[in-house]
Amino acid sequence: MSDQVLLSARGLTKRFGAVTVVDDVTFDVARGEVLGILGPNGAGKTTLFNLISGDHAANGGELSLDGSHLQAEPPFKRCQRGIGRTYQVPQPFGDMTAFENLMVPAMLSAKMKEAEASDYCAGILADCGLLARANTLAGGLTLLDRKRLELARALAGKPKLLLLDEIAGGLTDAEGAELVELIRRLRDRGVTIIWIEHVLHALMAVADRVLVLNFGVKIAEGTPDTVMQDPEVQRVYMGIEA
Ligand SMILES: Nc1ncnc2c1ncn2[C@@H]1O[C@H](COP(=O)(O)OP(=O)(O)OP(=O)(O)O)[C@@H](O)[C@H]1O
Repeated sequence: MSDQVLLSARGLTKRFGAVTVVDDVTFDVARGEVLGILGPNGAGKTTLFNLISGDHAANGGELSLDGSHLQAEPPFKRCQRGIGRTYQVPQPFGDMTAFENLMVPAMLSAKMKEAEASDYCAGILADCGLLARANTLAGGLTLLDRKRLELARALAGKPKLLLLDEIAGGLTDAEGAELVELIRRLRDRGVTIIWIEHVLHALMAVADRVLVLNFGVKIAEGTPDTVMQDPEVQRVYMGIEA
């Protein structure tokens, strides 16, 4: 495998009962790349993330990170190997402060000592626009701040591969532009990103490549321009008939 490849997925398959929701999906993610994932509701995008993070076990296929297999690793091991993710519904520890929420992955996943973790987490809170909320209990944050905290928590584990699941929804244009800038900065620092997003203009502003799923099947993969001009993508995702 090329040294350029960070994550490799081969024939990934997930079934729920008789329904195949991720169907023989193969793709690579290069180091330092932002790969966008598009597809209609129910296409299998979040399930694909669950297979990568280990929240769900695959029924078939192979996954490797940095050239070594992931399938047998439980989710916490995958975090320690450098996979961080956000969830569509933010899942903070509600009775801990925003800062404490970050200290957990910084110390447990990224294995930082307390003093280093503390500095690192303060930097992330600043990057994510949450420094003023550092001592607020996560359960008392607004929805927008909970979404920011979800991203900050994923970053606190120092991921080399960051999985972002629809983090731009509900943001104002200015907040969306800030988010795109933050994602660019993360990529410039060497974080590889896979981003599921329905807010197309945000995704297209930063994605190097895009992969499109429909009914669990990969129907297109390529540069944003190429993919958006693909007649099948236009039909499936945008309802445009040729
Ligand atoms: N735990 C589960 N048990 C049974 N079916 C599931 C489970 N999780 C997801 N599904 C089904 O798998 C299909 C794919 O769901 P998934 O959430 O991956 O789609 P998605 O592309 O992320 O959709 P959205 O854009 O709406 O978030 C859907 O039909 C969903 O109902």
